Amino acid sequence: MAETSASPTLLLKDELDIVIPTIRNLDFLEMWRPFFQPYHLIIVQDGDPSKIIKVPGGFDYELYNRNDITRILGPKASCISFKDSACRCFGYLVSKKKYIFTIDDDCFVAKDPSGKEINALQQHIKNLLAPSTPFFFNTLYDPYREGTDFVRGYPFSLREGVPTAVSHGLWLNIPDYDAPTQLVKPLEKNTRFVDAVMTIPKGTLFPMCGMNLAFNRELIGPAMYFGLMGDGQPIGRYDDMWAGWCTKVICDHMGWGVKTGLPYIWHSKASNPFVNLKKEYKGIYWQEELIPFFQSAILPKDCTTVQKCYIELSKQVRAKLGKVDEYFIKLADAMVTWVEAWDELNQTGKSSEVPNGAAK
Ligand SMILES: O=c1ccn([C@@H]2O[C@H](COP(=O)(O)OP(=O)(O)O[C@H]3O[C@@H](CO)[C@H](O)[C@H]3O)[C@@H](O)[C@H]2O)c(=O)[nH]1
Ligand SMILES: [Mn+2]
Repeated sequence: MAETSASPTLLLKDELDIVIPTIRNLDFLEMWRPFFQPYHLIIVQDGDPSKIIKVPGGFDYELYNRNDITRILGPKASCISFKDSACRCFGYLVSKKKYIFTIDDDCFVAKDPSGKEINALQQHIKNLLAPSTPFFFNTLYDPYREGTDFVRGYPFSLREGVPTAVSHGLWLNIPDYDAPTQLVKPLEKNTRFVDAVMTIPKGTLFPMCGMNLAFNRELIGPAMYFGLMGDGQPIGRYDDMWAGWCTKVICDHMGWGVKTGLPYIWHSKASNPFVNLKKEYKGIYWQEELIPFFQSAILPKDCTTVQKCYIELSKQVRAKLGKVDEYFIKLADAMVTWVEAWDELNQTGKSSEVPNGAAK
């Protein structure tokens, strides 16, 4: 794909929000300042709403705490997790932009093998602006990157590609391992930089991590619900996984692409594996039933919008996963509440965005 005269990043300066969930602090922004400062930030403050989170000067932002979430959503706030990074999806709800990039507050600027700092946001933008190839795998990976192309035998009828809905980035240093793996390999670090972006083939699920993720909000936003986790819930650290499985099934149905690979960020803090085990353990055996459910999920032809797909999926969750645990009945209801909240905030054009400060 030919580079435009203006850098892709500047092309999306007013079309992309950066969503950050935090229960700690935002000091990490200093390192990202050269790349993030031109963009609007949506900070979702988790935990105690009376705690003051300091936003480094010079950033254009809006900040929402639990009181804001309750004020804006009323009873629908029940679908937004508390005391879990899943709260970040509130930022997707209130954004008015076409694209979202979400990043954790313990993720820093990584360096490529040449020692050059990686502008992760720019790479996500390139990924989202270039088509995807879910229907036929290109063995030289992303055919739209400079210096590569489709290989011999690749059908010309498929070379236009399809719109890209999701760009899933990776992590150097602390990999996003589950608790058991973290426990048996406490010192393992990811030092492998793989210079590749690839489309995840249609019909294939993947473990979507929310710490370095971008997506086209206008395409897949209504399905990017980070499921009910944290306080009062029997499970944690499956919020992003849930969103990844739902969005991949819907992207496959709608004919959109999901990419994974570049960009890398430097993940600095390993969360406590024992705490993580308590959060994850039910998910570790439940997912042996969840994956076959998503692999066999079929969306009817009359599901022509993401909202319709998502509601249909919630009905199938209730019917088929409600038997696994009653939690999935609650989750199916929360999925419906999420779509209702999405449509309420995004059809009336109600803007809750205020420059540089707390929400209205
Ligand atoms: O109760 C909480 C806990 C954390 N946060 C914020 O969420 C992100 C991620 O937190 P953390 O880095 O501690 O957790 P990790 O295990 O490294 O995160 C990975 O697991 C996923 C959780 O499902 C997450 O998406 C992955 O990155 C930070 O910004 C915390 O400040 C929170 O808001 N509330
Ligand atoms: Mn982390």
